Amino acid sequence: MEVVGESATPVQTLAQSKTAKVPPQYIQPPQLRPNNHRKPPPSATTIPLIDLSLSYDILLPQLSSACHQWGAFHVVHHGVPINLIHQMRAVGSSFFEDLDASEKSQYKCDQSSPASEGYGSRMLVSEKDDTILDWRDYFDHHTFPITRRNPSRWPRHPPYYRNVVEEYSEQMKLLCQKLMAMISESLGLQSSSIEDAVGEFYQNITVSYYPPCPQPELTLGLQSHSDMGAVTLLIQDDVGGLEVLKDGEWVTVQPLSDAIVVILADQTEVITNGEYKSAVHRAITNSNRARLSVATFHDPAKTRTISPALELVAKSGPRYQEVLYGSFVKSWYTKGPEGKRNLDALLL
Ligand SMILES: O=C(O)CCC(=O)C(=O)O
Ligand SMILES: [Fe+2]
Repeated sequence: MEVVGESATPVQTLAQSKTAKVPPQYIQPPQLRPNNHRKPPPSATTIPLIDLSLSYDILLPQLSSACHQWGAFHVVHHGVPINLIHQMRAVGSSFFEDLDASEKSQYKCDQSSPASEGYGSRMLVSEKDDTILDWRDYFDHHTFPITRRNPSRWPRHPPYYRNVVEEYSEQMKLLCQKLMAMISESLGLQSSSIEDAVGEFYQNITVSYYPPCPQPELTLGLQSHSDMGAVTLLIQDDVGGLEVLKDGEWVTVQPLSDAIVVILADQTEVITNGEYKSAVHRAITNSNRARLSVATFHDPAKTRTISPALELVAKSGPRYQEVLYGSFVKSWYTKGPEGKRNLDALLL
């Protein structure tokens, strides 16, 4: 989830204080708490896995069904160097685990400006004080367009941190372009359709760090939401905690070390006129091990108007109002995600 700069005590500091109880502002209302005692689903249900090296006649139907039924899937043979994935996780974890609190605080994001770059803990800016906080710290990097990129604001440690993030950013952009072309073709659209509709990519890379939580049954690492932009590409470590909502049930996204999780976001649902769905997802916490994920968001410019593709509207009529992306973002941050409420407001 892209982030808004508001200061709060880093969750890592709370976790290190070895408190047995989480502070009240992290306690979810009963209906939103994860049910840690549930049985695993009968068949080992998980998100689909798609091999991008398959020929299109096999690949595109698989992709179409994953986008239609889930909005989230793993990809393998994605072309991103595996070593780079490992390095990205390693530098992210090194920032959180090797620097002390005062070193990390040098990178604090600007509390007064939405979606600011840097280190923080609090995602939503709310006028009210009753926002329930996520059990998560993060570092947000602005990476595209290149004019937003200023590596001097990124961690200096380890020494190759900035190079890894720059290389990772390029590779994520390439993969996103490849996926948008395949997703367009799987709907019978021109391969450039989705990318043309999104326009120049605004790319942010958010490293999320979820420290061990003394009361995981009461908290969420990250509240239920769909991502607001077009396509999110996510890697995680081997701890596990990402869940996707499918037919009213939370399904665990099993960590797969070399795979990348593709999460369709709200603007893709609008552009595809609802043929493909954005995935509602959340992160749960655990009491044993810190967890790390790296989400790379690809969004339209705030000045961009997003509307359903005309070819799809011709088939079934428009299902969503067009939306100025900047207004969508504003509403997301002020009202909060609460699942897909902002997208639902556009439904015709
Ligand atoms: O940590 C995760 O697995 C989920 C992160 C996420 O959904 C986000 O940053 O939007
Ligand atoms: Fe997300």
